[in-house]
Amino acid sequence: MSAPTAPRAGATANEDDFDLDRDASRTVRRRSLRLLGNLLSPHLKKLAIAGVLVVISTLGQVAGPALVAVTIDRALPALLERDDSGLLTLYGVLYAVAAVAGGLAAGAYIRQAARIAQGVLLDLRRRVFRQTQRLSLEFHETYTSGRIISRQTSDLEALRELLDGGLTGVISQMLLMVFVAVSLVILDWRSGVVLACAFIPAAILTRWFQLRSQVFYREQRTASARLIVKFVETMTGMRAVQAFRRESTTERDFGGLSDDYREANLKTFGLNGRFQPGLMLIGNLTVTVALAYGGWRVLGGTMEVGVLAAALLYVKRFFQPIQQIGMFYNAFQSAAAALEKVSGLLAEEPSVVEPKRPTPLPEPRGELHLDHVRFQYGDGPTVLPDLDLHIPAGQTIALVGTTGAGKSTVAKLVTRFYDATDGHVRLDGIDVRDLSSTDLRRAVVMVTQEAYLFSGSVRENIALGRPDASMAEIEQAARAVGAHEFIEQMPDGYDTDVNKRGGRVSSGQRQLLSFARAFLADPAVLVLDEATSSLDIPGERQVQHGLQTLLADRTAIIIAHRLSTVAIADRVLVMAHGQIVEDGTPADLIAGDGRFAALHAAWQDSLV
Ligand SMILES: Nc1ncnc2c1ncn2[C@@H]1O[C@H](COP(=O)(O)OP(=O)(O)OP(=O)(O)O)[C@@H](O)[C@H]1O
Repeated sequence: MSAPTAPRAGATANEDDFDLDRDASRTVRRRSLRLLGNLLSPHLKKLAIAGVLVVISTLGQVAGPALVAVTIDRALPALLERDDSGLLTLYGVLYAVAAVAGGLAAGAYIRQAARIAQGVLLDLRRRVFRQTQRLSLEFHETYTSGRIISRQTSDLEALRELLDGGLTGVISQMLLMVFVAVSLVILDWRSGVVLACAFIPAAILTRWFQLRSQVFYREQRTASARLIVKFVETMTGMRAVQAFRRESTTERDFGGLSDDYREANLKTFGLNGRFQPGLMLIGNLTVTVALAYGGWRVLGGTMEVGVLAAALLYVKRFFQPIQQIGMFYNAFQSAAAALEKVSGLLAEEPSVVEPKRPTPLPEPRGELHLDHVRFQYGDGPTVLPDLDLHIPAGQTIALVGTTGAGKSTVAKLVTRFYDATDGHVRLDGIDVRDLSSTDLRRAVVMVTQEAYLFSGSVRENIALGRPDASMAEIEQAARAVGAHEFIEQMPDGYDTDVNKRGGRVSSGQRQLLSFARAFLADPAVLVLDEATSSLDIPGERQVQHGLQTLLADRTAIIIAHRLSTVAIADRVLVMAHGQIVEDGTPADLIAGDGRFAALHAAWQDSLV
């Protein structure tokens, strides 16, 4: 099946751009914040408790220097001058109470915050998984599995790192900064002015860091996602890579992407290397100025020593969190960039929408009508210009034609992986857009080329066709399509794990298993994308036999690659450029002088 990727539209469209314009950046940020709000909303009560706890623990921390000030300026003179130790004892006890209460509250806050963080992560992980299953095939064909893996792994990991490690600390540190500044102003507003002056260059430096690192972190996330995409692509296509000796090329490509990732990481570290020392310098200079100015005022008798000591402690404390926040900023930026991507994925809407009021179809007969269907992928070229095709219930159709003629597209429309751009696809007279997905999936089953087997036993794999089927029904389905014999010969029969040694099946056997699965599902319409891979002749015969049993009494559309399959069809449709150019029974077409007759003649010649 040829499927070039069209440019993506929707919420993930600008995912690879790391330098977004102002509007796009704002939209993305709003979307992330909305998601965050949405994720936090079930935890409001826990958040409120965490808020109270963090305030108590911060109050405990800022009380320290203030108590030092009153101890030096009030309690010590009282002890030295009047031999009164009452105040000293009182402040000592208060200091101990503040320390213990602050410590206990901090511990409880960390546990509470961890509970919220884990809840949020669990919710997000589930949402991403549910969304990837909900989105239509159209999305998956362009978004690629590598990207999804990167959302579910490295992006969620970045969020986990932030929530687990940094965020709790950052919140309490920021609160500490506010409390420290307020306490300093109350204690001695002049020292507060010194701090305010220092805050200006610190804020400018932080803003500069913020703006630059936003771009760098987006770049880093994109580089990491590209690396994962390449890795997944190479691993899933390992057969092709080795068959075509592409190892050195893929290695070179992967090396290039790894190098981009390293560069992106280095850039963020370089930025940090300037931000951190810059802040440290501002902090130390401020302490120096506060000390010089305070010392001068103490000498002049306008400031008490205890107040100076406390003011210096506050100034120093004010800058400690900034440095920590700077460090956490890495994790924060990474997580923010990750959240942007995850929120983009979650904001995607499936292109195939479930009807609001579905028309019930309890007993489908399997009559199909493609009523003047026009179709194009996204805003690409028209693939089917005007297809009008009526298939009576119970008829087996073989679709043949050149590659890219639109055969698989017809299959995707009938199974409603895509919706027609114009016109209607009707099943038993009902537009497939009006059927619930449950009814449609029950009525129309697609057996794909790759005949995918899920991890688990043979029995479980067949039962996917109808999960409530009994063992006897599963066995009956396997017998019907001719799969029972080889299943019996497997080490544990129907309980053999398909991924374990001995459970490995050949491609023909794999097809028979997928036939059994479809037989068990017993749909009114079967769409079969026939494997192009040539099977050995006995294998092929077995598969043909299984296929015939499967097709009996139901409508079937087979995208046929083998002329032996075409022979068992009631009707053959030859497609070219999205149109049906020949339509008739196999015998009629062979007898004629059209494309199919020529194709058939060439095939017969090849057999001689
Ligand atoms: N997901 C897609 N996005 C954009 N274009 C697509 C997509 N899938 C198929 N096409 C295009 O639609 C046209 C019909 O493709 P389709 O897969 O239906 O052909 P086909 O007859 O099944 O070919 P084949 O026998 O090679 O599988 C082709 O030109 C193809 O490039």
